[in-house]
This record gives sequence, C-alpha cells and structure tokens, in this order.
Amino acid sequence: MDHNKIPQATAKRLPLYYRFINNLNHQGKKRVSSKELSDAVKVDSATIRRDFSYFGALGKKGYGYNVEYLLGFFRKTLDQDETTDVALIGVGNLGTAFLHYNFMKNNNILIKMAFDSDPEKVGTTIGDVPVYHIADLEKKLDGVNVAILTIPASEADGITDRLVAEGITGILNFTPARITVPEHIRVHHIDLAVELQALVYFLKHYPLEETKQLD
Ligand SMILES: NC(=O)c1ccc[n+]([C@@H]2O[C@H](COP(=O)([O-])OP(=O)(O)OC[C@H]3O[C@@H](n4cnc5c(N)ncnc54)[C@H](O)[C@@H]3O)[C@@H](O)[C@H]2O)c1
Repeated sequence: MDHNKIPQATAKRLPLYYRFINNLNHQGKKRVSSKELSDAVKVDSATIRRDFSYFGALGKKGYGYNVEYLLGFFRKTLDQDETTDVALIGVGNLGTAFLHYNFMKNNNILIKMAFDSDPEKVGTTIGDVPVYHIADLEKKLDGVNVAILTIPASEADGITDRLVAEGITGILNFTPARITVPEHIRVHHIDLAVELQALVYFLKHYPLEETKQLD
C-alpha cells in the first residue's frame, strides 16, 4: 500500500486505533463497530469510517470491522514486528519519567540508551536504560535513528546538529526551542504549554461536539 496516500492526520491516529484493537483482540473479540471504536478512542465515527476507508477496511452495516483484519493491517503499517530503538537526551524531570515509562504498552519502541552531561547521572541505569555521558554520543549511538530531546532549550540546537551528523532521522522535541534541521529529518514538537492553551481556547470558544470533530 502506498503510505503517501494516507493523510497525515489519519496516520497520526493509527497508533491510537492500534492500541484499542490490540486490546480487543486480547479479549477475544472478533468484530468492532465504528461506534464502539469512537467511544473508546474519542474520535467521531465519521472520521473513523473515513480513516479506515483509506486502508481498505470497509465495515459492513450491522457487523462492523473485523478485528483480526484491522490488527494485521496496523501491525504491518506501524511496523509492529520491527523494534525501533530510541535515544533519550536529558535525564532530568521529564526524561527520567520517560525512562521509567519506556513505552511498555508499545513494545515495538524501546528507549535503548540515554545521555546527560551531569556526572551524577552518568553511569546510572534508570528503568533498565543506561545513562551515558553526552560527550560519548557519537561513540554510543550506533544504529539508533530516533531521539527524544528533554534537555534545556538552550542546548537543543547544538545537540540536534550532533544527532543529525550521526544519522538520526526523527526527533521528538520536548524543548520549547524550534530546532532547524535538514529537510530529510522529521521533527515533532511537543509543547505542553501550546497544547494546554489550545485546549482552554477550544473549551471557551467551541461547544463540545464541534471540538470532538477536530480531533
Ligand atoms: N518538566 C516539564 O513538565 C516540562 C514540560 C514541558 C516541557 N519541558 C521541557 O523539557 C525540557 C526538559 O525539562 P526538565 O524539566 O526535565 O528539565 P531538567 O532541568 O530537569 O532536565 C534537563 C536535563 O538535561 C541535562 N542536560 C543539560 N544540558 C545537557 C547537554 N548539553 N547534554 C545532555 N544533557 C544535558 C541536565 O543535566 C538535566 O538532567 C526543557 O526544555 C523543558 O522546557 C519540561
């Protein structure tokens, strides 16, 4: 299937769908309706039907979607059979929380190593993840191509340049810095302040039903 044909908004919802469908499969459920899916993942059912039509899952009226088919599709599309190793840079408040969490629900993504500049943290292991000195970044990264940035904003540019030079292709940036990268690198910014502001704005200006449509 041509992934370029799936709109980015749809692609972003795939992991959400996957997690729910996977749970249903564990419970032994064979089919699911778009209404059930909608209630569980909080995306309206028209959007779900449109999303699913992109990957050829056409639900039948009164039957819904076949759980096994969906699961197979999501596994392939999200590369669930392949593990993606991730490096985390900055083992402070936020970074430490991520290391403890380490995406246990998504066992195809693994934070394999972490880096910090604080000698007190270097050499420790947090949630099974070794913390190396940032000076050793180039030596240790070997084969990792996704990084999470949880360092102070002032450090983001310098560290990003080093990551890019080492062949990192995806960065999940939690710092407020707007980092500049070459075109072939994908950066996702997660700015909690912006998300909260957007939430408060929507609460004030849009009735709940309209807000849901924008998910
Ligand atoms: N804590 C939050 O709730 C929160 C929320 C949203 C965004 N952020 C952003 O996430 C980032 C991290 O926040 P935090 O609260 O965890 O900060 P923190 O100060 O607790 O942690 C930052 C860590 O980065 C390390 N560090 C500093 N310079 C480094 C370098 N050059 N190389 C490697 N490690 C280095 C520090 O030693 C420290 O362990 C910040 O940019 C912050 O603005 C934090």
